[in-house]
Amino acid sequence: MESLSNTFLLHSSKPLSHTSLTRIFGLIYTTAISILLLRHCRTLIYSPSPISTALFLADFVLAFMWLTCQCFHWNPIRRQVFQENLQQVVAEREYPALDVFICTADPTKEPPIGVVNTAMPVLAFDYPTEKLSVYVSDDGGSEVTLYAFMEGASFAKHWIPYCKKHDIVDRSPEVYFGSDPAWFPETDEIKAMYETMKSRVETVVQNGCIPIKFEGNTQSEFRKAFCKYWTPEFSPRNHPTVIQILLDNSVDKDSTGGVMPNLIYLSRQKSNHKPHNFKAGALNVLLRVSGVMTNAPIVLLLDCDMYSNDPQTPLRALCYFMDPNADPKLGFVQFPQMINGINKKDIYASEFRLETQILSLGMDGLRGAQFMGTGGFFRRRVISIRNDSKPVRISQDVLASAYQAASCNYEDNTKWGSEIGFQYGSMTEDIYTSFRLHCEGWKSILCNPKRAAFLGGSPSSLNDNLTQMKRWYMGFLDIFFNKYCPITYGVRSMNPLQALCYTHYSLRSFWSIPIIVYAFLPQISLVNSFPIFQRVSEGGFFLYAFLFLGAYGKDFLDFVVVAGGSMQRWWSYQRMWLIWGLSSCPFALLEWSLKSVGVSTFGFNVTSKTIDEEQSGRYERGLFEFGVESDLFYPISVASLINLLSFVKGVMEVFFNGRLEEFFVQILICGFGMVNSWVIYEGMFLRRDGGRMPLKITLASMATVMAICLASSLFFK
Ligand SMILES: O=c1ccn([C@@H]2O[C@H](COP(=O)(O)OP(=O)(O)O[C@H]3O[C@H](CO)[C@@H](O)[C@H](O)[C@H]3O)[C@@H](O)[C@H]2O)c(=O)[nH]1
Ligand SMILES: [Mn+2]
Repeated sequence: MESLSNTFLLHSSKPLSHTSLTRIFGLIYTTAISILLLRHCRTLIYSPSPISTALFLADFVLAFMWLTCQCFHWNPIRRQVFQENLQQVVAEREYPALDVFICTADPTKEPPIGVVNTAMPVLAFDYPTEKLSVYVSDDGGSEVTLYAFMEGASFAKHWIPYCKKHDIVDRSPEVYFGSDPAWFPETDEIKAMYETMKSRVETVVQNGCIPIKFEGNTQSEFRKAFCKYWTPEFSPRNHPTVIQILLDNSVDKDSTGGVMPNLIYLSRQKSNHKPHNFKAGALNVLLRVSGVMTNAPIVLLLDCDMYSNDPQTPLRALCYFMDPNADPKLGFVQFPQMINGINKKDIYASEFRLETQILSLGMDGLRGAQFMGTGGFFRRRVISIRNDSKPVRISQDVLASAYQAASCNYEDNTKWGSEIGFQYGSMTEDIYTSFRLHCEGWKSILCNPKRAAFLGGSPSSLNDNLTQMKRWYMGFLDIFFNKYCPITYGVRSMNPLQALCYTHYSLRSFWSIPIIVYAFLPQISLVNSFPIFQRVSEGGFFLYAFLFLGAYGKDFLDFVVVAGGSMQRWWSYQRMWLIWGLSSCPFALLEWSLKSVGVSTFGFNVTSKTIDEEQSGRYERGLFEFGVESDLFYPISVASLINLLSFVKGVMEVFFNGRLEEFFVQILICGFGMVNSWVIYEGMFLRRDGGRMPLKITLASMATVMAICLASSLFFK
């Protein structure tokens, strides 16, 4: 075995070439930060004031976040995988079985036909079909989703052999037919089948009622399922478990007589009186149900919008799992979460280029990349307690245990959600779970092939984006303020650098402190003609300039040169960083604190995967989508106005009083704020379309700015 794997390389890895340069820069930058902090301390001792305290606090948080971020840059590695060699090392009949989980939660925000389009390419993976099972978890308890999958199951019988025969790469039918597909004799027929299925599903979605007859009607027990489960008492939050085996590999054959993979619809039991733990809860039910039904040793997790973009992906994962020299501690293989349908400027910084293309490479060089919620292949025994990877066949007995495993009382008095399965207690169950796995000594691998393995959507309105980020930041706080805190427990349990990477993520909402300070303090002082920074001629100015340009410049180089992003997108990303810092971060801190003292409850607000035509037109043109009266817009519009006002005041000070040297830094900061606020001014004053800033928010922000000016004038007197 060993010699075989030496001749046939399955994977390789090498450090990024510029790492030593990064380390040298890190050292210089750290020295500069230390000098700055020392100066701050001196000021605090000799001439303390609320302003110097605020500036110290801001710079301290920035310094802390910067230092923890360096851990990602310590030892980044890039891997390569050679799945073409896999067959030489492992015979196909020895491939492990694979269970795929697809989570959906809301048929209105996550259109069922989209979920079917996520399932199709998975069913059509280049993988032995008799070893493949796909489970669809429907937390929305929607009969429409079940109906869509019944239709999808019949379509798959034609789609799978078609894709495999012609070696199609785009195996999501929507993507395939939406592009300019290669034409084969049966293409038209398959396309017509798809169109028919799609329109039937969409009609059912529109009318909300299931037709009497549908494709695959021969199995009339499917019909019975709707009457049996969806009684008048059935509601998404309170209903019994639904399990439907839509395709069974021991019975179902495709249109050419080949074996079909298993396809199982599952909607776990929900009760008004029981917390269901959102996605983590769904995943744990999936682990148990699949454990009794098929029990594959490898499981793949997907969000309902993350379709497979490459049918060879499971083989790539196997290159790591099946390598005869594989690390026995390897827990999971993560494919980065890649986003499609982003506009040219990526106005909401949805591509997460820094996180997926740089930061995760850094963790990969330590103990392993974090789990990203989707696109992760796990060893079942690492995450679940079933370690006998004995394959199971679907039977009536098995079904009975599956129902039991999906019941909402099953986890009572068990360790599910704490020591077994996906972790409860944080809305970012993905990072939390991988943090705990890394603490236990498991490792992970980032597999980042050139062609994205999976592609999914992201919010395309500002409010959705800010809401999503708020949910993440709150989830991160849950990871930090916990007895398994990354900086105390984590540092002791794993490579300390890796634990500091988790610390960095979990404390990201604290970015709000420096960002709010720098968006308001120099401005308010300037409005009151009060200089707070050093003059240009003093040494402190150069220190500030170096720290600012150094951090921004390094970030720019990372984004554009190392990660290959565009300059425009880097600009959008730094702008969104400021916007998140002013909006999602403080709201997350606030709501998280309220939640901790039991004042408010906050659920998993599922991101909408639909968008109306007008809105999508605006998104394509790169316009910010305000439109709704969201509290999340309020701080950014107040900040943009105060920067404008103080900039005007600063220019007046320079022209009428000649105080350029004193106010230079403050005016520069206001100017920078204004350039970043341009999209907000447009939204408030220049645009007339439906996506402009609601008048109410503009007026309220103006009033707030006036109030701030009045109140501060008392302070500066
Ligand atoms: O109660 C719930 C809530 C959500 N979901 C599913 O979870 C997935 C992710 O939800 P989405 O609304 O798309 O959230 P995002 O913020 O886009 O998701 C990111 O962030 C989540 C953690 O906040 C991770 O779980 C995801 O994998 C990651 O893509 C979707 O398939 C949902 O259907 C459930 O199954 N049950
Ligand atoms: Mn999503």
